[in-house]
Amino acid sequence: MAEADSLGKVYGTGEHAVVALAGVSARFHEGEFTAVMGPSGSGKSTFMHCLAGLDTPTSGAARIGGVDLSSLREARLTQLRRERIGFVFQSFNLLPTLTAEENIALPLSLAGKRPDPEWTEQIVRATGLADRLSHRPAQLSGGQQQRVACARALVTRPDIIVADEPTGNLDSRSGAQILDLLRRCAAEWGQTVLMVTHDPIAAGYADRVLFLADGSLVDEMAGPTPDRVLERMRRFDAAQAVR
Ligand SMILES: Nc1ncnc2c1ncn2[C@@H]1O[C@H](COP(=O)(O)OP(=O)(O)OP(=O)(O)O)[C@@H](O)[C@H]1O
Repeated sequence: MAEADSLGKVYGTGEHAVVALAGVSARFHEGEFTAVMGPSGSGKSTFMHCLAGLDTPTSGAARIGGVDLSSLREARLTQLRRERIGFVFQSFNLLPTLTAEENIALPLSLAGKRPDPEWTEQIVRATGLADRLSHRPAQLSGGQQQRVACARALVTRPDIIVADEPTGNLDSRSGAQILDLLRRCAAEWGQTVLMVTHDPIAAGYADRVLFLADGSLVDEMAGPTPDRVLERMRRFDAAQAVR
C-alpha cells in the first residue's frame, strides 16, 4: 500500500548539509500497524513526512498505492493526501473555534463532501465522543482532544493513518485508548497504520517496529513487546555511547 524506495533527504547544501535520511526502503501493507522508533534526530519525522507527501525526498521514491508522489502536481498531491491519508499529531492540531463535531467533519467540508452518517456514527462510537460533540477543544481533556483528532483523521476513511507521537502529550490511560483505536484501524478496518513513537509501551501495540539511526533503517522487530523494544533501545544507546 505504501512504499519507501531508497528514500533520501538532505537538508541544506555544502558544509551545512544535513543528511536526515540516507536511503531507507520499507513496505507497509494493508491492515498492518508499524511503529517507527529511533533516537532523537534519527530521521523518523522526515521519513514519515516524505512517505506521506508532506515533504519532498531528495532521492529515492515514496509510493502510495503504486503512485510515485514526486510524479504528482501539487493540487493532485493535496487531493491524494486529503483522501487517502489521515494524520494524527502529538499536539492534536484542532481548530479552537470549532466544536468537536465540526473539527471531525473538517476534512470532508474542505473537500466539499458530505459525511457518510453510518461511518461517522461508527467512528464517534469507537472514539467514545458521542456526549462531547458540541464541545470546543478548550472544553475537552487532552485525551478527548486526541480522540477528536483521530476521528477527524478517520472521517474520510483513509487507506493510511500516519501518527507522529500521538501519545506524547497524554497520560497512560488516555494514551492506551488512542493506541487501542490505532490497532483497531489496522485490524478491523484494514488501514495501514504508521506511528512514530519514543515509547516502548506504545510500540508494543504495533505489529512490527522499524528502528532508525542516523537516517538509516538499522533493525526491524516483528511482534514487539515493550520489554523487547526497551532492551533493543538499550543496545542502541550502548552502541552510541561507544562511538
Ligand atoms: N527543516 C530542516 N532543516 C534542516 N535540518 C533539518 C530540518 N528538519 C530536520 N532536520 C534535521 O534532520 C535530522 C532528522 O530530523 P527528524 O526531525 O526527522 O528526526 P526525528 O528522529 O524525528 O527526531 P525527534 O525524535 O527529535 O523528533 C536532524 O538532524 C534534524 O536536525
